[in-house]
Amino acid sequence: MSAALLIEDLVKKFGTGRPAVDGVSFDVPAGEIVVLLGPSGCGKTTTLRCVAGLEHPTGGRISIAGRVVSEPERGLLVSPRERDIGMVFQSYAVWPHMTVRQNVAYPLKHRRKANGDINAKVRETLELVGLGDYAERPVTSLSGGQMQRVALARSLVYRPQLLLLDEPLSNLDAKLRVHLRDELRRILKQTGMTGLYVTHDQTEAVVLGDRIGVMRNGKLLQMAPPGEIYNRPADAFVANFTGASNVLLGKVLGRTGETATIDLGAAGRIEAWTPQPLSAGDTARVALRAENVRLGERGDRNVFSGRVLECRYQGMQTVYDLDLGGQRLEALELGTAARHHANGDIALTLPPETCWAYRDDGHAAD
Ligand SMILES: Nc1ncnc2c1ncn2[C@@H]1O[C@H](COP(=O)(O)OP(=O)(O)OP(=O)(O)O)[C@@H](O)[C@H]1O
Repeated sequence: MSAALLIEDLVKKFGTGRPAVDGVSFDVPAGEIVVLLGPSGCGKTTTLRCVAGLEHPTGGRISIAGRVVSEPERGLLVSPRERDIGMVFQSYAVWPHMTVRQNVAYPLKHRRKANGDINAKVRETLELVGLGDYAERPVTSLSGGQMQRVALARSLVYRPQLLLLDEPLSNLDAKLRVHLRDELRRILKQTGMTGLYVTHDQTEAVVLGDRIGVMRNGKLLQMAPPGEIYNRPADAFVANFTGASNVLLGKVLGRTGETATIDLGAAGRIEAWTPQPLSAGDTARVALRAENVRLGERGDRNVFSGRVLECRYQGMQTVYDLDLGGQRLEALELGTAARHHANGDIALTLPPETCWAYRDDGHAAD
């Protein structure tokens, strides 16, 4: 079966500078949710707008359900309304003069569906998004979260081939955002909808995405299931952007398969997983998460001796600043008691599978 969405070597230039989207390729199989994640300006919204037909790509090819909708090299560009897509944006984009039911019924009326069919589909979709009891309310009497549910229902009601969502939760307050985020995954999975979702929020990406594509400077750095992005980041930027804030600098001594041995200077040697072809003599950055530092533990490998410089008790967790042979390391321990104290020497283990080595390209963690 063909992918619901196929993007091949997509390029979008706005002016003469670096392209906003720079050779991006990926697919979204039917029923899957792919999240594009990255910092502001990385090109994720432009990618989504090219899929929607709201931007005209400069190069590459986009196909929806096996049909090419954009291929500038052949002068081919299908208009947004002919792409069979649904869209949900940051702004609620509901029709203020209509009731909830009228808003959700509109796309079906526009498609000239029979009245009985419309009523049944609207009822079913309002139930799905949790607004079954709100059908006759004026849409403007609803809260922001409810209005976004209306916008979602309006996009789902005609079962498009593909649903595009651009930061749909970012205008909601924190509590509602978390609630609707969890709901959204349930709703999309229940309908079997294929989705492309854009966000800069890592947790949102992890909760919603079957796969996450991390973007930077117009390029797709890694496309993988959330567990792989979090445990096997393809490069130092992905590691840092998804929360591996510790970076230790060293020189590569050697590499066996995917394990590199790195000299950290005064701290000693570390073994780390690497996805890159590092070789002896390369300068490397070793990235690791604060929560993967095993304080007070002596494991089989990567055992170090450090010094606690500062201890910040935060109630549910404690953050420790450590000195490791002249390099800084942050450690995080969950629990309501701080188990270690400042100015003490401490043994610690950095499990090799949680230490990731990358070539030092000078700007990996910016
Ligand atoms: N209409 C436009 N004209 C000129 N440049 C644009 C236009 N739209 C986007 N850009 C530029 O393209 C690049 C990518 O922007 P894009 O909005 O896709 O990024 P983003 O990752 O979605 O960021 P954000 O989360 O801030 O929307 C940025 O440098 C942006 O300034």
